[in-house]
Amino acid sequence: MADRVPSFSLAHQGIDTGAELHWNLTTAPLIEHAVQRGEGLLAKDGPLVVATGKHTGRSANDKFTVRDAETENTIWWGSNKGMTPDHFQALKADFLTELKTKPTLFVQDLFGGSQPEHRVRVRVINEFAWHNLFIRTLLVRPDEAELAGFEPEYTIIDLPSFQADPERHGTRSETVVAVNFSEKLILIGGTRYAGEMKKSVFGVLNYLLPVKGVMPMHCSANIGPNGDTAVFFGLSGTGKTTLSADASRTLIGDDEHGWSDTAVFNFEGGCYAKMIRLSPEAEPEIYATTKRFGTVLENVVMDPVTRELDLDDATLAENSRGAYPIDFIPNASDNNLGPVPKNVIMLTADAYGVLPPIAKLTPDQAMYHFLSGYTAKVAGTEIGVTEPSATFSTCFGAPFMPRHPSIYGNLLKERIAKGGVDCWLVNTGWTGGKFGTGKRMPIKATRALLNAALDGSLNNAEFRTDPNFGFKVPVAVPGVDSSILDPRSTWADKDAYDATARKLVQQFIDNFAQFEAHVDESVRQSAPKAA
Ligand SMILES: Nc1ncnc2c1ncn2[C@@H]1O[C@H](COP(=O)(O)OP(=O)(O)O)[C@@H](O)[C@H]1O
Ligand SMILES: C=C(OP(=O)(O)O)C(=O)O
Ligand SMILES: [Mn+2]
Repeated sequence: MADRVPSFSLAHQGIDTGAELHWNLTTAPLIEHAVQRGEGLLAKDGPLVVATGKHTGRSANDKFTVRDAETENTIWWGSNKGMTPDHFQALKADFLTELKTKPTLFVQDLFGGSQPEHRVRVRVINEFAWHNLFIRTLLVRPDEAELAGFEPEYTIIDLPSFQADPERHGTRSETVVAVNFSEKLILIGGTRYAGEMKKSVFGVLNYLLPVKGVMPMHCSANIGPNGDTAVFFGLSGTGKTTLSADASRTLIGDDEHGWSDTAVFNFEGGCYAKMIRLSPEAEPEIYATTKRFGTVLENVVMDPVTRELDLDDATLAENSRGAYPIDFIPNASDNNLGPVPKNVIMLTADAYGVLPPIAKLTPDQAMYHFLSGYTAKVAGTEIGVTEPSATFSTCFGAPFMPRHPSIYGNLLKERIAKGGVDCWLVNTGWTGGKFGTGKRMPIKATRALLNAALDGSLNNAEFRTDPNFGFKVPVAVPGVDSSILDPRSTWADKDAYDATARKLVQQFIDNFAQFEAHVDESVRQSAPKAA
């Protein structure tokens, strides 16, 4: 029998179902189930291709945390939405009723966190085989001995066919991600976007680890040839996954890490890369994963006859994704960790085209930008939309950060203060104008600038001070066209640049008002000032 059934059953957890249970299946049998059940199709070179329908990204506005004695004073209700215990109990009852009606369920016992002293045991119960494969791929897989005695701490029940009822469950729509820290139970319904599961586990670690002196981070991480670790913070689409996969550096992970007193370690065992317009030249390591059995491709368009992929086709989603185990990247770390960082990079995709492609930050400026968590993307994909919209998501991950931003911010501050950490802001967004007139920063240029920062050579460059943001910007970098280093010079219309910069500066200032009381004067002084 392919199942690996732990001694701690669902009945132990008070979960009663007549469903046929598939326990801890490995990749191949899960793919067989997914295909037999009509959940997806195999692509020409082996990946499983699935579509999620309406939800092709996270439903951040449908995420709730149960507000009770455990969470009242530990969760920051400024950005986390509360759910009453009564609404959660109604939701849970309805989830358990629905579980009873399912003929088949897939269960995985996994770790959130690669390091034994800082991990959480998670049981995930899925309606879909492909979701079970996804979460097995993304989290850390226990070995046989760990599995036999596995007792879950947190449980996720993921029922995409469940439809929440705003009246009965206090939700906003039929979609719900409800986190109960007292019961250690997470209920996900009304969405098939797989990323909800892994980001829910991230939220749990972000709740648990600060108390243990570990800084949890929404970042990618890799290690250079001299053993120098770099972490890359950034909101979705800013380049964490893309830029951390680099032939010259060892990959620790692409999305979620912890910074302890001694190391940076991955929370996950897999990666989740954007597939849209993936270029084999610019992203060869990630591209290669689209040719392998074991990769799950979400909302990637495929010819039903030839089973050829079309990575350029955004018909199903702009946010098409590929999930693969981390060892599909050739130069991935085999122990999931590295030394404490030498460099901290903050990525932003500035669709206003105002920020320079790279800037050196002082520790105070780093704190300012970490709490701000800025990126600006284009509003949508509709024809005629040319105006970018600014997003400020604190700690570069507000939807996943249960506690007050100052908790994470102070952990960063302490770590940077220990010395030896260089901080950089990198704009992977627009150059030569804002979205509509300019173009996206070439990946090659970003990589060249990053390499100069990470190998230390950029520290010796000549710098100017940005008149709006006050940070230091290199004037010339070997191998990079100097004209892109000064964003204003790339705009045909300098007045338009100045006006756009003024607008952005004001947005930073308005957003930071909420943090002023929580930071030192020196951090407040790091705010941008319109030139
Ligand atoms: N200069 C650049 N740096 C990084 N990514 C870029 C750049 N230009 C375009 N891109 C594209 O932007 C997207 C970045 O997404 P990804 O790396 O998945 O971000 P994240 O992991 O932070 O969500 C990819 O589709 C990548 O091809
Ligand atoms: C998976 C996600 O993360 P990212 O886009 O940061 O890679 C997500 O936000 O759903
Ligand atoms: Mn990513």
